[in-house]
Amino acid sequence: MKTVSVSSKEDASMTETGNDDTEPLQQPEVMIYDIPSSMFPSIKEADATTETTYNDNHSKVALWPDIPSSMCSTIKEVNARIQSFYNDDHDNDEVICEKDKTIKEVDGPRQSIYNDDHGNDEVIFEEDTNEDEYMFFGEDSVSGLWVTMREYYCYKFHTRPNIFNPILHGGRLFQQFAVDTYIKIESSRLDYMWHHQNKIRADLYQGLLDSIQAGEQNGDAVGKRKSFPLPDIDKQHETTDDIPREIIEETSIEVDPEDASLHKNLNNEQRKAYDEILATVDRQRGGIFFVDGPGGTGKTFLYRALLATVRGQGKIAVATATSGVAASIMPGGRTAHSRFKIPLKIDNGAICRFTKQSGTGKLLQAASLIIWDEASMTKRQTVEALDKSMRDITDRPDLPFGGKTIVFGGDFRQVLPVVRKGTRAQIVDASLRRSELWNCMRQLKLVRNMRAQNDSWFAEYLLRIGNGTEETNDDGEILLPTSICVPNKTDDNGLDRLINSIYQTGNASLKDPKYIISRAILSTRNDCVDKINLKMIDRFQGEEMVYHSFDSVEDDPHNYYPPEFLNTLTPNGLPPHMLKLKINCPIILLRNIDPANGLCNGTRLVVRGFQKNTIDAEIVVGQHSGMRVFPTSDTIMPL
Ligand SMILES: Nc1ncnc2c1ncn2[C@@H]1O[C@H](COP(=O)(O)OP(=O)(O)OP(=O)(O)O)[C@@H](O)[C@H]1O
Repeated sequence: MKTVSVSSKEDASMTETGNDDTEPLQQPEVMIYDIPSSMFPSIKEADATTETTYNDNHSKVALWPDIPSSMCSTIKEVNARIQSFYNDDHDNDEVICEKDKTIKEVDGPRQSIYNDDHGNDEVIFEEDTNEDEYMFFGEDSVSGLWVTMREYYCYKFHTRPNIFNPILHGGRLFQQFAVDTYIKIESSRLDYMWHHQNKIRADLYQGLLDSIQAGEQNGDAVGKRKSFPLPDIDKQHETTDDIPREIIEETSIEVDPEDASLHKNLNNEQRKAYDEILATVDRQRGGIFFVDGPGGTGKTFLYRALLATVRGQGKIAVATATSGVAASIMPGGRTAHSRFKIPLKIDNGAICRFTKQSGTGKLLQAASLIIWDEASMTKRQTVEALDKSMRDITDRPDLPFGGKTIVFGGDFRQVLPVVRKGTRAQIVDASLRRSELWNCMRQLKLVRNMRAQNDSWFAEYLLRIGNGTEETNDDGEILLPTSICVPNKTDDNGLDRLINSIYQTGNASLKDPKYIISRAILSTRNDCVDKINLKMIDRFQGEEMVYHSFDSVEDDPHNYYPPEFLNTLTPNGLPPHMLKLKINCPIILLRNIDPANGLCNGTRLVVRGFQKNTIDAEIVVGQHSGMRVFPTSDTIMPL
């Protein structure tokens, strides 16, 4: 732990030291030599927003701009705020805050004046300027307020009333940014020391020279020694050594009171499945289920009731789904590939990429219930890989899934696994029904359509199509009744008419996120999706922002793939080259960025604002609904 001392009246460097010169430090504390303010004018009270500037050619005031409280949860307990004051080019300066003053209270624009030759990156910003309006100046600049690299980054970290600072909302990225910044500053400081050895060594004697010049014999005037206890370490954010992050994340999922009462509203089929699964969880002997129900029969409703009950009992329930969209509507839901670390390229005999000792391994060992929705859409090899890995980590090689209770769900009438250029037989062979595990699964059937309860014709029509019993023509096509069609006439307004019938054009409804995400236009081709999106975005009012991609090919010396050509491509999983967005328009995330915080492939959001390289968006679906996040433009797509 560090103690800090001001070693001379003109050199307020912070150094590591013990309680005295010989003993190692016993307990953490900050040591400060209290120098009379006339000698050391920059020692101040924390609440006095520092405006002190020294504008002669030799002096400078080094400020420690305020650290946002999010960086340091205990900053309010720090005792005093101290600024060092130099006549030299040292890069040491510290300010510590007064007790009970949170750093936000010492708010306001910062300025400092330097005439140094640190060799640091120097940035100028003036009082009252917006944080983005800083400029870099050359060394010979005659005017301006100079700050060091460290001060600049401190400025960036600072919270200011009514100014949105995206850095502070970066979650884990913010921590990464802080660490990177620290490394940058430290390397710059070390670089300075490396190149200024002569000067620094001479500075060591500066305090001595001052004392001699002042006619002192024993250096008493330097100051009295005062001790400030360091704040208690806040253990709230520390991970416990033995408990992996995955388990901490799962156990910290809060049960929504609405979900906790869902079990009271289950219909008979759902109730039967619910009771059977819960009985298996309670017995702890394991069981494998497949909840088979056509769309709208309440499979997700059942999972949410199960998850709430099991989590409410203090047990671990892992919720996964094949697609990100399905995962995002279950509390704590993750895609199966991400949660089970399933290899992207999967063959017969593959296993998952987690080990017995890993966080994922420990989570699955501890789980009482595992749910995998849309299992009908995944290749059987992925489920078999999970089975093999579970047998391995639980040391129960003879029991399917290591004797865990695992609930698969899905509807084989909906989308089957994707086999690129596969024949019908290959697709069927890839489905879970062709796995040996299928025979171990207890079938729980749901047939009552809860979504279209008031439209029994549509529910039955869907079922007939899914079961393949609807009448077809010679080409295998079914006839759609005109009542559910929007005719596409040759006058080129077909698309507009479709959009009009799905979305009312009134501005009020387009501003309502619930309205926007409760309806969708589906298309089988990416280029059609882009065309529809462009038309839709035009209908939103307000500020428009266009983000462009930067496309280039590696190893293309003959320029066979010019950027103009690359920009026309609309590959899967990437936004279009020109991404046009407006405030309030819905978007969807294309990658798993931070699944634990609801940012996974398929998360639906609404645009709330624009930054230069990021988008200010609000999650509108699932457990993290209402949270503001800042994805970059290459990770999202208009919805
Ligand atoms: N027991 C119930 N009581 C009231 N509403 C229900 C019940 N079960 C399901 N619902 C409602 O029916 C609708 C469809 O349910 P859900 O999304 O769970 O079906 P699903 O089988 O998962 O559909 P899909 O296969 O299309 O994903 C939802 O709006 C849900 O809230």
